Amino acid sequence: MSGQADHAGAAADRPGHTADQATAADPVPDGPTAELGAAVAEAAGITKRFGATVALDDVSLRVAPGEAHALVGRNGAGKSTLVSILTGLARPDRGRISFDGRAAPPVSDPSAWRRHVACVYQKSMIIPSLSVAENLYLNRQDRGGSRGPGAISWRALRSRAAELLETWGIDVDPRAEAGTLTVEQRQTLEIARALSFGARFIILDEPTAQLDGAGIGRLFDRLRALREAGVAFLFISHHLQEVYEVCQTVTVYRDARHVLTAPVARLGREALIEAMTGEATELRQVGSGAAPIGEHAPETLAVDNLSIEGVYAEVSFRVRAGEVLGLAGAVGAGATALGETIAGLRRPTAGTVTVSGRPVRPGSVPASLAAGIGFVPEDRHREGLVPLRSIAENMTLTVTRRLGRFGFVSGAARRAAAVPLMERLDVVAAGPDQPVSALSGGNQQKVVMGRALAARPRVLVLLRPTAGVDVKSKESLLETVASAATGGCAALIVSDELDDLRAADRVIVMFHGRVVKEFARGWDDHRMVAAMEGLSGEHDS
Ligand SMILES: Nc1ncnc2c1ncn2[C@@H]1O[C@H](COP(=O)(O)OP(=O)(O)OP(=O)(O)O)[C@@H](O)[C@H]1O
Repeated sequence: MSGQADHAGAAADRPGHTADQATAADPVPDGPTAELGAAVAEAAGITKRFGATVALDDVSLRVAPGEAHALVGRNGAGKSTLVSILTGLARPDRGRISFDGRAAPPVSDPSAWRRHVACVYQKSMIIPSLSVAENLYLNRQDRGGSRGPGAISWRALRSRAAELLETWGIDVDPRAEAGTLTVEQRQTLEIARALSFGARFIILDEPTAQLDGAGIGRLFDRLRALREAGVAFLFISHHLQEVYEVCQTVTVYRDARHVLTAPVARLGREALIEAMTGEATELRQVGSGAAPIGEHAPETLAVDNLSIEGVYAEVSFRVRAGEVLGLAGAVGAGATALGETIAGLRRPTAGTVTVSGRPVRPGSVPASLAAGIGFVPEDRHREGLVPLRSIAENMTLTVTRRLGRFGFVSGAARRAAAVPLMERLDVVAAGPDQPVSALSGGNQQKVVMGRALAARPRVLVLLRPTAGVDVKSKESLLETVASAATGGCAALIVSDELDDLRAADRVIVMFHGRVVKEFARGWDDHRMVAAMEGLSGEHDS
């Protein structure tokens, strides 16, 4: 579960648009949830254990028809576990699920579940090589025409798909290959697919994570329109502002337990954070009050005229020891590709990367590592972790030479190295020996961060490091970056999240593959967002 810069740090950052205004405009039911009729989906008294871990402890959730209901909680609170149970992917140890007042189908009958509920995950569930129409009516072709079972009428399939897309106002060509769709179109297709099965309850798991500001605005408009047509949503996000913008009701889980359900309009942001964390703490602004970087601090990272043809061009900058540089850019601006180039994941077509005066061999992750570059990748599943290995093993993967002799490292040495990092990063786990596959998404991200720090890098490159991380853990993660910098590291945070960028001493902004602007600490949110969207004037820095 993750997030995005966005939409100007969500609604509150848009001119004249605040959280209160966003919700005050929406009708709010009187009770915790609207009591009219049967709930479209209800979880009652659900308990789920994984070995010794209690993932859900007697929790409940009730979603009314046409309601957008937020489920929030810190990393490891149990949200994904509830989603698995609500979608029939996992069986609870205790408790019951019902849809429209009737008991849910048996877990062994997935097509019956599809008629009630669907989850749009961050990872696409569509098949890229098939057309939109085929994805919509996959495995149901016999219903597309009148030629009897087995015979596929392609024309009927396409026209059924076109009709469905039109009914829901979805502007996608049914003949298009699904792999060519944008993230936004793909999500819309998945929603359409759920509706085509008859489901009127859709779970959205961090749906804004890979969308830019305009895409988020359109998604929210679509959700409002679908709600008016009676579709209900369970909305899972670590971006609390989004909860205020689109949801009527919010449920908070903490440590596997239900803490509260309330109308969003009656629960202030501080009360919401308190419910999530269990303590009345104000979130601090990481980086504010940081001392300016000394002019004489050595330039640890030098990037000169770096280019990948067609992706980004002629980027040059320096990062001093002790400095945190933000590299901002919306999806497709080239900022992520630039970060990946510095980490050795991509080979530049021109230009150089130098660490402490020494050129780094381009296009090689081992060469970047050897040069002292630590990396926190964007996709922790693809590039980050070995899922079946323990937290301690994952955190110490790149430092075996330092921890042991001749490549042998004892479990005790790995644990001794990992435990302080786990504490520093606030990892919620049974212990350092737990496999990372058993961790919640946000806690996996913290392990990736720990692995980068374990190598004691001279340069730290982080791609959207707080994606999927809860509001409180975000603070500790960014503080860890700041303290690595205080320890002499040069850090580069590549992100479109304003909170991430605020932790930086200065921010350079990319748009369409070029550096377009630089901001010193203390920048204005609107100007930063405008620069990321390519709208910045020359005079306003
Ligand atoms: N397959 C599993 N084996 C063991 N423990 C698990 C497994 N899946 C989840 N857990 C544990 O259950 C708890 C709840 O995890 P869950 O993924 O539901 O949290 P979450 O609220 O979705 O967190 P996040 O915001 O980080 O995604 C965590 O302590 C997690 O480690």
